[in-house]
Amino acid sequence: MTTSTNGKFDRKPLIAGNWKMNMDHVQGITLLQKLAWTLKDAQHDYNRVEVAVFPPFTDLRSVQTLIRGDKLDIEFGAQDLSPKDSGAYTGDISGQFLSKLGCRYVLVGHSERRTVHGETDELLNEKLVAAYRNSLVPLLCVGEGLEIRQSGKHVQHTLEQVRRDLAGLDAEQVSALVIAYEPVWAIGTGEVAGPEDAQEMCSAIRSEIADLYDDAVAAKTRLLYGGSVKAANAASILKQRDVDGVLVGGASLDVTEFANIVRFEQHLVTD
Ligand SMILES: O=C[C@H](O)COP(=O)(O)O
Repeated sequence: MTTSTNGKFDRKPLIAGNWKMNMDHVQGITLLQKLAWTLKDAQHDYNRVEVAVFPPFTDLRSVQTLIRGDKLDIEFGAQDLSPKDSGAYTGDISGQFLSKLGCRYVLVGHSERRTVHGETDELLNEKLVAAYRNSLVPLLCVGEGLEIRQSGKHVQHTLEQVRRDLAGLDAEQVSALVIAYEPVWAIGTGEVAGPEDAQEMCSAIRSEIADLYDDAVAAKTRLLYGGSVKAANAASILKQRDVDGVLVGGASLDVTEFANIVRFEQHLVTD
């Protein structure tokens, strides 16, 4: 496996597809079957690049059955979890249940949860603790809105989110963590941050983790970029030194697009 001076490929690249509130369980398993066939045809090497999907809650059992039954080498996770494990929390989903269902990952703090549901950094910190308590790997989303970007305070804002969200987590937990930098102005808009913007922020997040913990932890934490990623712009983003993969929304619903993004990453790792 290729290694770079900053150990980029010592961190296993992750290509993650967030289906958001799309695909019922029947559509979901069809999409997943097609994805598995397409990646198999492309001789995708799962040892080098990890692929994960984040279906709606109602799809998770079907997705688990398909992945286990067909022994697909695709990970899956949920789009959110409750900070509590059980009790009178109508409508919430326990990390315990997600873990029992075989989820490896869980998204925490997606900007659509932060803005539409008013989720605060304090709540997200509790959700991260709940994820670790239940042996789930959290994929924490951070990033700034358009006004903050225009004011030039995007680095400061995003690092503040990182500090608040990670409060009290230990080095082992943060080493296992995945963080996606997702500028809100680039989500679902067709506006994509330039590769240099993705690198600037991922590098700043890695330095912040080194300051909060140490260089060894920072070298292990995987950092992704998300926001209007497609096959056409993925390669230039994935090439960046501190970018260890992408969190894909809309394009993850298109098997050809998503599989091509996976291929770009595999090509970078194997060349
Ligand atoms: O979770 C994924 C991000 O919100 C990006 O979504 P998008 O690729 O549709 O812009």
